[in-house]
Amino acid sequence: MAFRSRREKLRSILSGGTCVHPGSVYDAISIRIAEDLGFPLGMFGGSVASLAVLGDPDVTLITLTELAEQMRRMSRASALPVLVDADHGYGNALNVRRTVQELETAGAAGLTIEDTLLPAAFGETKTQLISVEEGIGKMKAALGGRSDPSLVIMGRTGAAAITSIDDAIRRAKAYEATGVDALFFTGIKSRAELEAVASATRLPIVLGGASEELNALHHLTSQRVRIALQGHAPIAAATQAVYETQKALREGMAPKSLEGLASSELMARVMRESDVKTRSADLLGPKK
Ligand SMILES: O=C([O-])CC(=O)C(=O)O
Ligand SMILES: [Mg+2]
Repeated sequence: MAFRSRREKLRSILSGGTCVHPGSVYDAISIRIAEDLGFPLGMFGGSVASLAVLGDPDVTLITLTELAEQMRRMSRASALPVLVDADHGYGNALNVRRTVQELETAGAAGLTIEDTLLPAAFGETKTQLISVEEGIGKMKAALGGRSDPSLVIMGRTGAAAITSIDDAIRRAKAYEATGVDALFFTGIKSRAELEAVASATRLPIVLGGASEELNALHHLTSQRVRIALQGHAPIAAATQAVYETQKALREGMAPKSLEGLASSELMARVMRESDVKTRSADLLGPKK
C-alpha cells in the first residue's frame, strides 16, 4: 500500500512518549515547507481547506470531492503524514463510510470524525451536537470504511465547550469502545479539564484549539496528549503577505523594490527544482 509508511509514522507518534505540534498544511507548497522544516506531521484543518479551496469561512460549504482532491494534491507533493479534519463525515453514517474511502485513496494518514451537527441547523445560534448513539454509528462506519487498516481513525468531540466536560467524557468513552485509534478534543480549556478527560479514557489524545493554560509540552505529554494543534497561522501569514505585495504593486511600487519575497533558493526548494532538473536531463536529453 503506497501510503502505509505515512500512516505508520502517524501511529508511531500516537504510541510514542511525547507530544508534538503538527504543521498546518493546506496545499502543495505549505506541505513541502512543513516537511522541509522537520514537522513530524501535517494537520489539514477543515477551516483552511474551506479557505484555500473556496475562499470561504468554515461553514461546511466545501464538498467531499474538493476536500479529497486537495488532500490528493498534498499527497502527491510530499510524503509527510497528514491528519485530515473530516468534519462530520459529510453527511450521515453512510456518508462517513464514503468519506473515509475517498480520503484513504487520497493519501490521508489519518482523519477525524466529529459529533457536531453540521451544517448548522435552521434557527440555531449555537453549535449543536448529534446524539451519542449517532456518533457511535459514525465511528463504526468510519472504521468499517477503511481498506487499509493502518489508516488512523480518530473520534472527535467538541462537547467540552458546547455541553459539559462530563458529556465530553461520556462521548469519548463511547467512541473509544467502538475501536477508534485516538480521541480528538476541542474546547478543553484548563489543566483540570484535560486531567479529567485523560483519567477517564485510555486512548492517545489529540488536542485542537490552542489554550494558554495548555501549552506546556511536558504536561500535555503526561496526560497522553500526543498531538497538540497550534491553530492555522501559516495561511493567515500567507494572506497578509499576498495582501501587502499586491497593495504595494497596486500603489505603484516597482517589482524589484518589493520586500518579503521568497528567495530564489527557497522557491527552488519548494518546487523540488533540482529533482526536476535531474529528470529533465535524464529524460529530455542534454541541452544542445
Ligand atoms: O482541525 C483543526 O485544525 C481545527 C478545525 O476544526 C479546523 O481548523 O477546521
Ligand atoms: Mg474543523
